[in-house]
Amino acid sequence: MASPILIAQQIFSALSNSNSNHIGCLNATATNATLHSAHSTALPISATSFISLLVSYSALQEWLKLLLFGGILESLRRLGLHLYYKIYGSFFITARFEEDDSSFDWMMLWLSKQPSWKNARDVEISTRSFEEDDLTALLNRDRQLAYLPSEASVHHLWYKRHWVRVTRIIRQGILSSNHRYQTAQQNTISIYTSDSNNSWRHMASRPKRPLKSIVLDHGIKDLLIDDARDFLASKAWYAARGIPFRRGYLLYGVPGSGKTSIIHGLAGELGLDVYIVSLSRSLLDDTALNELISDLPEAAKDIKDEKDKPKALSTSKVSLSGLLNALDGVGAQEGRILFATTNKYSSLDPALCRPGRMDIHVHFKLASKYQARELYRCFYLPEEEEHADDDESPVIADSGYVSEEEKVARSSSSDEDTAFPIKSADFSGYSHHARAPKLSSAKVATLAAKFAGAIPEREFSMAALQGYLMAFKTRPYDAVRDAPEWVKKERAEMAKKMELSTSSEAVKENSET
Ligand SMILES: Nc1ncnc2c1ncn2[C@@H]1O[C@H](COP(=O)(O)OP(=O)(O)OP(=O)(O)O)[C@@H](O)[C@H]1O
Repeated sequence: MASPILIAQQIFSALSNSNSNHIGCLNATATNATLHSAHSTALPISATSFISLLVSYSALQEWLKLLLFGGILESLRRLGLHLYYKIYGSFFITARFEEDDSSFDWMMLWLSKQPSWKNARDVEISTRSFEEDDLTALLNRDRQLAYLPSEASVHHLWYKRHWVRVTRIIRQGILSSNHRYQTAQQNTISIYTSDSNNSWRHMASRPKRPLKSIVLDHGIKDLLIDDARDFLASKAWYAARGIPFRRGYLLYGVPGSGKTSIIHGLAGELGLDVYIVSLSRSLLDDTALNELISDLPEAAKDIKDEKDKPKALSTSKVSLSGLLNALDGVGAQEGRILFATTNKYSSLDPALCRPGRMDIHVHFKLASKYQARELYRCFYLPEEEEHADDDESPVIADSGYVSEEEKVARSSSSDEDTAFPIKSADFSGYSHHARAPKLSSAKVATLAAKFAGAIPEREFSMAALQGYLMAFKTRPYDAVRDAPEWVKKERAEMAKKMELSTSSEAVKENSET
């Protein structure tokens, strides 16, 4: 039987024959004798003959044997490893503790208390005792040094006749991902909600909303931001006077007027996170609410936004006293900013709204003309004003942007039936920015004033105005031109809705009597 080495020899000799043939050719000019001898001894071997050698029956057999032999060796190696880990696993237990979990602190505490640990040669010294009465120890000045496993090294110790092997690993990529995380954090706010187990869960990270994109009546934004800033900087002031370090804001008013938006805007501006509790959640009761509130992260670092809808109290299991207790009871957190939002201010219990619980009440109304004007400016003001072309672009009948609604409407309705004018030109393939006319800020201001002129005072919500302008993302002129028509249509729809609701109420009353 030919061994694998033999096969190698065959191949090698075939290769060397081929080489000598090649060399013979190159040396042809040297001597005829050499040339002759090269021709007579070397077998002319081409790539085809080399391949046929490889696949020749006997060679193929040898290849198969080689494969089989290699396969058996690899299987034995894997089996050996598998057995090793199985035996190892039956003698040892491996437990991993992640640094951001509290079990890591418990483990550190336990390790720091092991007598054998003090003999270790490579340890990290810490003044952190990982104990709950950390603060008491600090105040009593009897803190002891803790000896902790140093990073990236292996430690062994005996515990109750058990051998313990401790490895502290910094996972590759954690540092860089930490860095990336921090950079991302600068531009986003984290939003947490309470889950079905009544603990906080990270729901989303949202880009910070610029405060200038939220248009409120004069002074409201400044009042909120100044007050919140002042509060966060006044911890010592509160402590000196024994006043609980908490601040509550009650935002009330019509839906779609910017209550939620301003909370997110403020969180971004102040670099705080948002924690949302919905009181209408069926699993939420007084105890759970209390736990959630006291589980909020450290004071003055985070914002706690309880998007509290007191109107939902009647259906939720949270009682008024439970809510009051969570807000300012013994377990209530210090250093928090609380925002409560509601659409029904009048139905709130006065106890909930009193200063100390809700310190500042802000009424969010339907859009004023001023708000309509500013919203229009937000939509169309050039991002980089310095690049804006002062010569206004020619008025174009259609910017080319076709919204989804428009596409649907285009296929199903005539122009008169639709809320927004539909143009037939096909502008597909153009980006919105490319199609938007570049307007100077002066031009935008003029158009904004015209737009505000067409919008009646305190009749539509800001959300409704935003919805209207969204359909004209790149058509500022059309937005102004069609605004009166839109107002008429909206009024007609509102009247229809009112009629429907009054007639259904009448039917209800009749059936009751
Ligand atoms: N004052 C405003 N300035 C800019 N945009 C606004 C304003 N008010 C509402 N919007 C827009 O309308 C939408 C809804 O707003 P938001 O959720 O803040 O309203 P809300 O008052 O919290 O409503 P609800 O009471 O129904 O929760 C958002 O997309 C937001 O951008």
